Amino acid sequence: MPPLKTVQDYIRTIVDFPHDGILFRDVTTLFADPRGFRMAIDQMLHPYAGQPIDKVAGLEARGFILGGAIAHQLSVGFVPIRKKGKLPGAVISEEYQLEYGEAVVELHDDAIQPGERVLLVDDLLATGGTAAAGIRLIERLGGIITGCAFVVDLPDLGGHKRLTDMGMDVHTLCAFDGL
Ligand SMILES: O=P(O)(O)OC[C@H]1O[C@H](OP(=O)(O)OP(=O)(O)O)[C@H](O)[C@@H]1O
Ligand SMILES: Nc1ncnc2[nH]cnc12
Repeated sequence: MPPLKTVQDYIRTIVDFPHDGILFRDVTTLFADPRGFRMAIDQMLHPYAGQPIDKVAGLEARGFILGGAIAHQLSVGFVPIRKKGKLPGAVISEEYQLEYGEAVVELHDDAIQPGERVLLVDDLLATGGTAAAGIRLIERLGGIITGCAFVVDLPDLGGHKRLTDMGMDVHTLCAFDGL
């Protein structure tokens, strides 16, 4: 019998996307496989079993796919953290650094009530800039972050340490060396 596949085995690597020298860790192949997708959702939830969570917040774009499934599993609501200009209602905004320049993420200003316990979800943790901006948004609304859950960790880019140093409980399912 072939050995059981791990979450990492379902992730495809695309060389030189979107720039030369980048090994793009493509989770669409994980999402497309029923066993892989369920394994990822179950493993992301495992550390939080029995912990009270009021809402799941997902980071655009692949955090919506994971976060929606996780919120459904927990029977709680889902709130999207989106790139600037995409949310229709009143928003709060946070800037973060990209490789070149800056970007902005936004959250509806009534998406989280003070004291709500929030699980932050995304597909991949690299520098941690996107997640840190998401954390600031949630905390500005008075949300309490129970944890930050990702499928992929790129530890060489420093995001895991950055979020841990902010006092976050960080869980990732697999790690790849390099950029
Ligand atoms: O830890 P960081 O260095 O902030 O990088 C991680 C972020 O980068 C990717 O999204 P991307 O910004 O490519 O946007 P997309 O999901 O809209 O394609 C990934 O899905 C994370 O959201
Ligand atoms: N290597 C990588 N693969 C996929 N998404 C990323 N976001 C930042 N670095 C990435």
